[in-house]
Amino acid sequence: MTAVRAVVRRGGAWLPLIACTALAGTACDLALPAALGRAVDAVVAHSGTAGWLRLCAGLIALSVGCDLVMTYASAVCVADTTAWLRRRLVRHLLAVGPRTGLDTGDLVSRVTSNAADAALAGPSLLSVATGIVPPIGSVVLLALIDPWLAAAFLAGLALVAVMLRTFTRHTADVLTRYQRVQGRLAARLAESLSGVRTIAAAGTVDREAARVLEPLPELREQGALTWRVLSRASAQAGIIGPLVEVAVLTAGGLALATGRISAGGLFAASRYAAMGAGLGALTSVLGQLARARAGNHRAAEVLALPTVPYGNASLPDGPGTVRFRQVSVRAGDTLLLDGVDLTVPGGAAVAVVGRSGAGKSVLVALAARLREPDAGSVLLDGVPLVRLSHAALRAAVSCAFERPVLVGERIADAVGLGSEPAEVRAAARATHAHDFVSRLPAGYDTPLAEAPMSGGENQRLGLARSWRAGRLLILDDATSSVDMVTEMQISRTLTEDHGRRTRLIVTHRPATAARADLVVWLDSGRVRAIGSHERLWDDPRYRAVFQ
Ligand SMILES: Nc1ncnc2c1ncn2[C@@H]1O[C@H](COP(=O)(O)OP(=O)(O)OP(=O)(O)O)[C@@H](O)[C@H]1O
Repeated sequence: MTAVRAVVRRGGAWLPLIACTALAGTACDLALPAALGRAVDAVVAHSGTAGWLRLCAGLIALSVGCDLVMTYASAVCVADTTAWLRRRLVRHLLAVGPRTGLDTGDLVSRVTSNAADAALAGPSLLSVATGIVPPIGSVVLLALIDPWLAAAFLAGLALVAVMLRTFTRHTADVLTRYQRVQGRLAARLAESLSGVRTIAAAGTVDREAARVLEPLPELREQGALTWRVLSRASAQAGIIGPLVEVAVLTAGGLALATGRISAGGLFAASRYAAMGAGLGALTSVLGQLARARAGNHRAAEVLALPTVPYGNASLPDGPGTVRFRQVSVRAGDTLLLDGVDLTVPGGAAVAVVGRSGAGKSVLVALAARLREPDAGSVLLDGVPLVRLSHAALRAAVSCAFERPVLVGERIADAVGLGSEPAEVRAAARATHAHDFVSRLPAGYDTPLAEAPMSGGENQRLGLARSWRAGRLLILDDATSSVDMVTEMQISRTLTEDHGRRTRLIVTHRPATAARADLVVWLDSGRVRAIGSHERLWDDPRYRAVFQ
């Protein structure tokens, strides 16, 4: 409900305008039958007809004007709120970090279609609130014409109210389920698209299509249920509406026969009865409100994900010493790292080796705060990483991965992340990416989408992107797809890093480990040994790591 309130508040200046125009339009609609009634009486009495007709025309024009302004204001309000909510969701998701626990496709559906639904909350709430005014006004005005007319109208209105209440309850449930199934479908599609090459190569397109579309029957069922609830409510409104009119007209006919009301009074009463009967039309607005509530609920689930908290400390001068103090990491009942106690000397090139699954990636992710330890702490130059400000951490530490995802429009954006062109080029030269980037049609300005790259070229750009690290450079198998000669060159650049930054290099290649100042050998989540590659090489179990 808090999320709905925030979304409604975001409606800002538009909501008062929508409310004012809706109320002004309703006032015109309520005044019109009375004016028309007077016009009818004037026609019967052959006097003053023109004045009443002019008033009726004026009321109609005003009502249409209000309607137009309200439609425009509602559209702008919804568009503005949708954009605001999407920005909030995207910012929050990026602040949550890599582990949201939600599927990518599901998140996309929450940020796109569910956010647009959620933004309907403000205008829909107002439409419901102002939609109640005509029947209330009708009762009052009918009572002024004749109390029996109001009594007949109220009896019908009670039925409409019961019908709307049932409708609202059912629609909210069905729409929430519908949006959930939609999210599941989107999640499967996103998953499939990320592995589209594998699917094509394995010839499992049909099986995969069936898997992605598996929730479709449930989606259809929920969609059909929505329409069933809506059509039942419309049918009920279609029956109750005329009943209300007939009841009011019967009471009005009797009042006219006994001379309690005039012909104009009866005409006005029939119009008010029609207005009250039109309350059934609120079903579509209530449906919209239910959609908005379901959308808000799904947006609120995203906004409730905890973000990574940062401190406000900056780093003192230092060589970039990394200290893992009794660090443990768990995944469920499994210990991925078990009490790791390790000091990585500042300015050193340290290779992290071990069999597949030993915990190398988990260890180096801790040094970049891409993961949090379940126990223990990680310090950079004596400062616990959790105490560092976001800016201080990201300026000091950068990572390159085995499968880097390049973001941005052009190659320069992907490498520089906003840095100056000269820095981009220097980073690309250092990581041996400059030559192949220069051969691209527009060099560093080549759009990423038009730059088909090999795995090794992609890795080199990822490496260039991480080159900005101020104090600690983390390479997680970041040159595994690069050819041997280039890898040797990169390895040399890394080990001779003139900036003397600390380098943590996860590797499976003995040549890279041999160049490092120090090797950390991980085995089943524990540090098995620390030393030079040369010394460790004497151990056949160490040599087996590279086989
Ligand atoms: N979020 C997670 N949930 C459950 N298990 C995880 C999670 N992250 C990693 N693991 C497990 O932790 C173990 C260590 O993973 P890690 O990626 O660090 O291995 P690695 O030594 O880098 O292996 P490789 O050389 O194959 O990349 C693996 O068994 C992996 O399955």
